[in-house]
Amino acid sequence: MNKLDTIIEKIVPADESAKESASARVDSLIKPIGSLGRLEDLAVQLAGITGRVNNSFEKKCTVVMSSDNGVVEEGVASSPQEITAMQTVNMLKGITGISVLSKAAGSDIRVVDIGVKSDLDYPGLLVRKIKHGTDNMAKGPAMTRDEAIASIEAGIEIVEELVAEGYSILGTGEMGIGNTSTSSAVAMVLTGCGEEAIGKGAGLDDEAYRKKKEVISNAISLNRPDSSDPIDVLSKVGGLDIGGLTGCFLGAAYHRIPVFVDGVISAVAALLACRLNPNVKGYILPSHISMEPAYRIVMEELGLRPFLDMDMRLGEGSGCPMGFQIVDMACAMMNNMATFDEISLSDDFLVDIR
Ligand SMILES: O=C(O)c1ccc[n+]([C@@H]2O[C@H](COP(=O)([O-])O)[C@@H](O)[C@H]2O)c1
Ligand SMILES: Cc1cc2nc[nH]c2cc1C
Repeated sequence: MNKLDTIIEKIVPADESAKESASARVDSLIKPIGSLGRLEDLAVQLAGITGRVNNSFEKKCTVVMSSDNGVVEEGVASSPQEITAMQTVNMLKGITGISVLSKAAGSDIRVVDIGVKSDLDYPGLLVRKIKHGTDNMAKGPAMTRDEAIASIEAGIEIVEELVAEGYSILGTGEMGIGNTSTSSAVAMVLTGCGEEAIGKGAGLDDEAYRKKKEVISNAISLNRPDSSDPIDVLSKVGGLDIGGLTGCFLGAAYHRIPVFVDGVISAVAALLACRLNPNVKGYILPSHISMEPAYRIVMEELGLRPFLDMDMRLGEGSGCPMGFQIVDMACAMMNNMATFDEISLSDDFLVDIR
């Protein structure tokens, strides 16, 4: 059995008994029942993930998967392809959106070249290149099945390394000009939705937007991905970044650590991981709403409601540091609030206020 199948087979569901104990503790804290809203649900979910009622996540990291997409030849993206390589290096220089937001939140990033077209070498860059960008899905499959599996396994291995370094919560980000086209294509095949999933990505004029829809629909017709086989879908109309992030979701679930979705690309990867093993779902946390239309479709399919509505559509993992801070709040509630039993009030008074 290959590494991927072994990991997929070993992912267990979140721990229901830890969730029940956490729920009982949340209800025993000095506050009206339910009054901390989704922070309460989050604390319960975290307990299900780790198997412990009380949690704290000291070392936090967003994994950024960078890769190029052959389909940009068709004019589906407004930015030049070279931006992928440029931003990959800029992330390590600490000057991009994800770099500064991570620093502000006290979290780290790992930047992975999983398939940038040019060869990059920069201190801190993790080079796990499967190939120099995917092939153009408008002309044939984006990659082979073996390459798709290798990209997922690379993501799993990155998570293994981060867990060994002591990271206990992860975020998922990416950089790849053209990856809203691949993400929309994968979302359309997996959910059965139509061109309403396709948006303007980083920005397109109306004519280019019309062309983008045509290119994506034609790529699906040409490659005929099998919607019941997530790896077939990834290999035919996906990207190496999406594959790497799928591996991050699988790896996090396998190691029983929480993992945040950022925007549309990581949401699609989360859906692929859940299709490979539905137990992954319990380990996934949403961060913010992406403005890209496929995002809503995929998150509805996953049954996930984002915490934040910030009109963001940068990608890079930029929602994850914000999500980490919400997790810190949920842990503070669970670990530091007093319970009704710990304070000295008469039972009659408790009945009145609860
Ligand atoms: O995260 C999102 O939902 C998101 C939405 C639109 C664009 N992006 C980012 O923009 C790039 C893809 O846009 P495009 O138009 O080149 O397909 C890629 O580098 C993503 O990180 C990201
Ligand atoms: C500058 C720039 C930064 C990005 N970060 C993620 N996608 C991006 C696309 C562009 C164009």
